[in-house]
Amino acid sequence: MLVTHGPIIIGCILLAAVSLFWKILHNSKVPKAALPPFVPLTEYELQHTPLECIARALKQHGPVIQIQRNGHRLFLTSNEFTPRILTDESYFSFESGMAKFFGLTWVNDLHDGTFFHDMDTYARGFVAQQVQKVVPEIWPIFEKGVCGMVENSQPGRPVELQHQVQAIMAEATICIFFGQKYGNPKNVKSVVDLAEDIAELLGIYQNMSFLGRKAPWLWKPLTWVKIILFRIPLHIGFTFTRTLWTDISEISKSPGKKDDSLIGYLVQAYASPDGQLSLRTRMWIMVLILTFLFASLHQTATIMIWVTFYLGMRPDCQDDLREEVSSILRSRGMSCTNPVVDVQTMHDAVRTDSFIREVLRMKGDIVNLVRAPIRDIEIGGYIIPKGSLIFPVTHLSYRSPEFVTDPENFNGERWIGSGKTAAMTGSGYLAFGLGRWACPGRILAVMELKCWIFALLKHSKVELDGCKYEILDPFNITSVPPQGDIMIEMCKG
Ligand code: HEM
Repeated sequence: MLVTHGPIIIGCILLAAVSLFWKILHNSKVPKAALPPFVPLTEYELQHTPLECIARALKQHGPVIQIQRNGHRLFLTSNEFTPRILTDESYFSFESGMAKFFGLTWVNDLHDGTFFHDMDTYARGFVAQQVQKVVPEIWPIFEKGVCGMVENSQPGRPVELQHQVQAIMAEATICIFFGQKYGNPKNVKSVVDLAEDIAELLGIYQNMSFLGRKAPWLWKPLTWVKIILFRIPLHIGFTFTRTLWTDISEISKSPGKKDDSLIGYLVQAYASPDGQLSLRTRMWIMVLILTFLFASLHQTATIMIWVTFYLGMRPDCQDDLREEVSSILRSRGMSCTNPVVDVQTMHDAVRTDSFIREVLRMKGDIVNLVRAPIRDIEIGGYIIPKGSLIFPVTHLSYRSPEFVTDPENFNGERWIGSGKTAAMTGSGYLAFGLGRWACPGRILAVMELKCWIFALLKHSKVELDGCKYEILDPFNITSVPPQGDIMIEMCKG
């Protein structure tokens, strides 16, 4: 039996050995891509030394890692992948990333899923319509706001910067979006409160809440109930809502009449040729208006505070920027007391522009952009599953010698004559994002920042006490302003 079947048995054993060997050889040549390593960074590490921990983890474990934060599994990637992740729309979705991160996946069930598309199209179109003409309208608001702040400041005592900046930005935003008729203190307060409510709703302050960090599953429903049912209705107020609603109706009734407010712009975009707007469309317009108010006000006000802190640490830069505005005005035959500040003034202020770009580059973002793969994708030898949240570690790009020399050094003049303005995005400058979804409001935002700097330096000298400030949320440097004591002294002459 053994004799007759012996060769067959030996043949089978040989065959099995060869196939096993083949399998091992094959697997070692083409490793099956796995999920990136999970690095268990603690809450303390992420709050106090996030950059060091993340940079070390990327160095130790490879160019893609997973971490856990506030109930989210996040995929962090090294800078070699950043441009692709931000711009390759065939693999990475801005809309899914934003919706998932902010807990807004349900918005895709509204209005045939056009939320992000509409927001982008109309923000882009409206800003393009406004940029040429808006500066002379908002400049007096900035100047009046700064004068009030300077007059109320007391020697040796810090000013309450955040609220004043929010109020100035709210008034400017109201003026741009709705026109002068909406600009009263009650509406300004409503808009400031509303922007704060939406920021809280979107989790921008979640890391600062004990419950938000320890029990995000509980924090979220509680916050949504509190804000949607109580705070937003209370803050937006009956009068403001009714005026908006009435204006939407009035404007739609006279389709031929020129109205260059945001309401007019959206009504024109959505109304049928005879001016009809369904109830659903009116409500959609309200949703977009509230989103624009938040996107415009909250971000820009936060960056105004960053810019003020950087000015407060650099008296020499203040002198240079003050001199720049004076020389622009002199060259146009204007006095500094009552100047006409317009889009050309903004354009000529290249030193101020460079300063803003450098603050935006240096303020310390670690991660400020998110995308989600639309299918499983391999990056750096690892698989990132469809729908995950990918955060390119943008800090590594901002500070890469590939894009700037001496990248760790703040140099407010480095962009003068470089052809790169504060609103111009690039692989090493990601403050406004990159690619198709880069911020559509960035030109307007930079103009507002310039108005703020001009007004601030025209009327005051700024100092950041002890050149010390605290970052409240290192993961959200773009949206949560730093804290420190800003002293203001009236400028003489
Ligand atoms: C300094 C102030 C601002 C900063 C730092 C900022 C930053 C950003 C960033 C980083 C993004 C995401 C881009 C991406 O993922 O690639 C974004 C998107 C967006 N921003 Fe801004 N932004 C600012 C001001 C504004 C203003 C003034 C408006 C409105 C007029 C605005 C409207 C939007 C909108 C609608 C989006 C969604 C993306 C899109 O529609 O394409 N932002 N912004």
